[in-house]
Amino acid sequence: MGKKGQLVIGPAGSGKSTYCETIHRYCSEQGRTVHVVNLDPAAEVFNYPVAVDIRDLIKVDDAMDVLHFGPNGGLIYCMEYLLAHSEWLEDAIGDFDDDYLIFDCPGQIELYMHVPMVKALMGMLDRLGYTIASVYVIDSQFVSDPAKFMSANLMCLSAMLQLELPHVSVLSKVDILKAQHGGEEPEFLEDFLSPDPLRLMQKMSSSMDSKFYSLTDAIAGLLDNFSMVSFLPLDITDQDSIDYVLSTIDYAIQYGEDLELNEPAELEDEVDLQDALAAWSRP
Ligand SMILES: Nc1nc2c(ncn2[C@@H]2O[C@H](COP(=O)(O)OP(=O)(O)OP(=O)(O)O)[C@@H](O)[C@H]2O)c(=O)[nH]1
Ligand SMILES: [Mg+2]
Repeated sequence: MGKKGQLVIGPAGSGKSTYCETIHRYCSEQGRTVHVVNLDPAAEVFNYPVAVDIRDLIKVDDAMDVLHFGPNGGLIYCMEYLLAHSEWLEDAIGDFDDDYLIFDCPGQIELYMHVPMVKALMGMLDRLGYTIASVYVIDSQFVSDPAKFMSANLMCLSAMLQLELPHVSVLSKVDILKAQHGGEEPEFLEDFLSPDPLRLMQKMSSSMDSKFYSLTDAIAGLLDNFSMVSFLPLDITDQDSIDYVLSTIDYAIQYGEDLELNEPAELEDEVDLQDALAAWSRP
């Protein structure tokens, strides 16, 4: 079936580790084996069994105490160190019989936007035969505000272009959003799942300074022209929601093609998105 994986990225506190825990638990319940790899050298608490832990190689405290880095510099140093000792990671992940790995990453988004380490690590996994999807987790609290949502889109797009992996964006904490709206998914959420940036612009126009409006309008036009970003909502209390997110990612990396898994419904946009990204990344 081949080696597969998910690289779980996104801003600090967006729900990456909770996502890994949720997918691990869901897969266990289905009798399916996945292994979670912790790539956060500053992580302290885990609610999933950690199969491989970067902290066995290096901890952020080591870099801070010994080399006097601050927390962010320490993190970058740890990732560089991991890359320089990639044979450690290769050995650590080499023992699994079932090769579906989920990489829980740190929340410093510069790691996926302009610092090349994570991309280089993905290159190493590619050479080992892994097909990896990037899963960009973003807090659904962002979606109540079109301006914040637009900026989240740009962060997401930047990570997509930098990593050049099959990509799925997940809106996390939808259970909280529902609790805030009487137990139902709020209607406005629909506007953000397959966003029409130009329509969102209309919503923003009344509240926005005219100076920034034209810039944001131009960005909305860009996002609209390329239809690059769409989001999957994740309610971790809802099995169907977890299943939909997982099967979409499985489809993106062709996991289970030998098992004849069904194409998830409404996946056309994601497939187009992969084609568009592949076309863009060709020299
Ligand atoms: N109710 C609810 N809480 C969530 C969900 N996802 C994350 N949280 C909470 O949000 C906080 C941050 O979640 P984490 O999973 O640690 O976020 P993270 O992205 O791994 O954070 P960093 O690794 O520090 O960047 C925790 O208190 C979680 O319990 C969710 O889907 N539902
Ligand atoms: Mg985390």
